[in-house]
Amino acid sequence: MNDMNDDTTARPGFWKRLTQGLTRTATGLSTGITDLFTKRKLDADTLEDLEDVLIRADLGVDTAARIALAVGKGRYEKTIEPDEVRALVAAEIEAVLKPVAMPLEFASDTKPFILLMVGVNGSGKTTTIGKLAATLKAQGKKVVLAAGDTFRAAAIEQLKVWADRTGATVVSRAPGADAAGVAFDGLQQARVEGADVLIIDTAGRLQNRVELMAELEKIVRVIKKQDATAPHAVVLTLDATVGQNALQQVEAFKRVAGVTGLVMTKLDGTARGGILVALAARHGLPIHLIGVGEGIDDLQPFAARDFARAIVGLED
Ligand SMILES: Nc1nc2c(ncn2[C@@H]2O[C@H](COP(=O)(O)OP(=O)(O)OP(=O)(O)O)[C@@H](O)[C@H]2O)c(=O)[nH]1
Repeated sequence: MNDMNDDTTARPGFWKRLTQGLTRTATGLSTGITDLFTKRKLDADTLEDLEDVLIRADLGVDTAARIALAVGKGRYEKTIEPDEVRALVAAEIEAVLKPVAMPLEFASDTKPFILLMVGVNGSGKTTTIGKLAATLKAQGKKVVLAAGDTFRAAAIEQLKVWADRTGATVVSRAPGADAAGVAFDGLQQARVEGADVLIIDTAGRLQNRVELMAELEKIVRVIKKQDATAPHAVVLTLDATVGQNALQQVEAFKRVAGVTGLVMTKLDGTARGGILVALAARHGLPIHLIGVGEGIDDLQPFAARDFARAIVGLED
């Protein structure tokens, strides 16, 4: 098995990118905790306020309540340092995230390993494909990219750029062509080349949900006809700035494409990065990577403890 634990996890670069990216969420949580617990006793009111601070960061009502309860346990009527609260909150968040922090694994005995990439336009699908292709290439793997977002010429072009950069083969048809046909071509090409991994890009037009979902279903159907075990992974990219809407996107894509894991991008663009915690608590789907900035190096492997500490403004 190969995974995505490449050297982007090398500290301190990794930690710096993570904390910088999460600044907006961390500031909200950290300041909120400081304001609440500086020279104040812990009681029902402070805990309720803590719950509100967590909800404002989008951790979700249930998780917020559970964390507040854990912080309060055995500490009523005592003064407690803000840093201690931060550590307690981080530990609770880590416990939620730990089971879902999983690198994307490409089983080497499955050849080609077929990865279907889904997600709405602009959510970071292409960036994720580029990152995965580059990482696989660095591991000496042969990769084929199928330009299944046939709706936009720019998407096909973007994929070609990534193919050039990473030495992957790209399979495409003219804009407007049948996406399932491109997926089929991609699989044929991957077989001819003896490629290790086939990554299929797909369209993400939520404006036309019915059509989009039908297109995804068709891709899955066509691929399955060729390889009953495929797709071997279905990764959904989510833009963190859409907030609670991310939860609905997961529902929709899970139903149609059988999502097996998530990538959450643009955590740097929101003060509500707790949405990732809410998502983990609700769906329990593996989270493979997170995006904390514009650059390809800002798309990082997801590490539960690091995220949990960074999001409340704690040090490494
Ligand atoms: N700030 C920030 N920008 C990001 C992040 N991830 C991706 N982006 C940017 O978001 C935009 C969309 O990313 P793409 O990878 O092109 O997304 P896509 O889902 O393929 O989008 P379409 O090509 O429009 O379908 C690009 O400008 C990326 O640079 C992130 O974590 N933070």
